[in-house]
Amino acid sequence: MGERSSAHNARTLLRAQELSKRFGDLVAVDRLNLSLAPGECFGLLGPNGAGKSTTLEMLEGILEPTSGKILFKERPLFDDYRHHIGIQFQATALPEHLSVSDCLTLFASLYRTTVPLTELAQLCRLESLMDQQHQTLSGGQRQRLLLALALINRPQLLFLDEPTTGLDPQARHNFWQLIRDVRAGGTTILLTTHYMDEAEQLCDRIAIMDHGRVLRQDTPAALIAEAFLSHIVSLPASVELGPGWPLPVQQRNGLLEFQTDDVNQVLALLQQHRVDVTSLNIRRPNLEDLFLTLTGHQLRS
Ligand SMILES: Nc1ncnc2c1ncn2[C@@H]1O[C@H](COP(=O)(O)OP(=O)(O)OP(=O)(O)O)[C@@H](O)[C@H]1O
Repeated sequence: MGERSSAHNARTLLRAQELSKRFGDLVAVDRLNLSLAPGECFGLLGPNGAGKSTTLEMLEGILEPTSGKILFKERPLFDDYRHHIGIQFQATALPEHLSVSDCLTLFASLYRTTVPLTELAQLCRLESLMDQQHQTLSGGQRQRLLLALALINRPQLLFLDEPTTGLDPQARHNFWQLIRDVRAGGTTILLTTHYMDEAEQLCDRIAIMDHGRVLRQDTPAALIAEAFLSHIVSLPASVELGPGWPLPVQQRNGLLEFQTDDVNQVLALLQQHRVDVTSLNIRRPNLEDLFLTLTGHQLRS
C-alpha cells in the first residue's frame, strides 16, 4: 500500500484527543490521540483487552468517553454523525427469514441517502445471493452482507471491527480485496485487527495499542524501520556460536537472531567461526517482530 507519513496528513477527517474510557476502576482507554486522513485505511492493533473495541465504539459515537474529545471534520460529533459513517459489527442481529435483498432494503430505509442496491451487490459480490435467506450464508458471504449493510449510506468513514476473524484463508483474502476496492472508491477506513498480515496488507497507518494506550502510530514500514536494522538472520538455537562471537544475539521461538544492515558481514563471521549454517534463514523484520518488541508478547495469545 502507498506509504504516507503522518506529516502529510494536514487534513483530518476524524480526530481523537486525549480520549479515555473508564469502567469503574478499570481504565480501558487511556488518553488516546489519533487522527485519520481522508481516504486512508488506519488499523488499530492490539492483543485481547487492549482497548480496541472500546476505542472504536467511542469513535463510532456509540459509547460516551469518560474524557477527551472526538472531532469529525474538526467539529464535535453531531446528531447527524451516523449518516456520515458506516459500521460493520462483529455480529449484527438480523431479523430471521429475510433474504439478502430484504436485509439491504431494510437497512436502506434507515438512511436518507443510499447506494443503489445493484451497485452495492456488485461491489460486495452478493449478486448471486440476493434471494438467499441470510441465515444460510457461509461465514465469508455473511461478512460481505454485513459490509454491504455498513456501506448502504455511502459513508465517508467506515468502521470495521475485526472484519476477518473466523474466516478461512480464502475468504479472508477475498474480503481484503473488497476492502481495497472500498478504499479505492475514496472511503476512509478504521479497522481493528489481531492479524499482523491483515494490517500489513490493508493499512496505510497503524496504531499499536496495549493496556489502553497507543504505544506507536505511523506507517507499518516507518515503525519497522525505526525499531529494527534491515534484516534478521536466524539459526536454530541449538547451533553453537563458540567463544568470541562478536555480534549481539537474541534468542526467541527456538531461534538465535541477529539484526543487521550487512547480511554479508554476518555470513562471513559465521563462516569464520565455523558455524553450521545449514538451517540459516534471512528475512526482513515484520509487524509481528515489532509487536513483540513493543509489548513483550505475541499478538495472538
Ligand atoms: N462494558 C464494559 N464494562 C466493563 N469493562 C469493560 C466493558 N467493555 C470493555 N471492558 C474492559 O475494557 C478492556 C478493554 O476491552 P476492549 O473490548 O476494548 O478490548 P479489545 O482490545 O477490543 O479486546 P478484544 O481483542 O478481545 O476484542 C478490557 O479489560 C475489557 O474487559
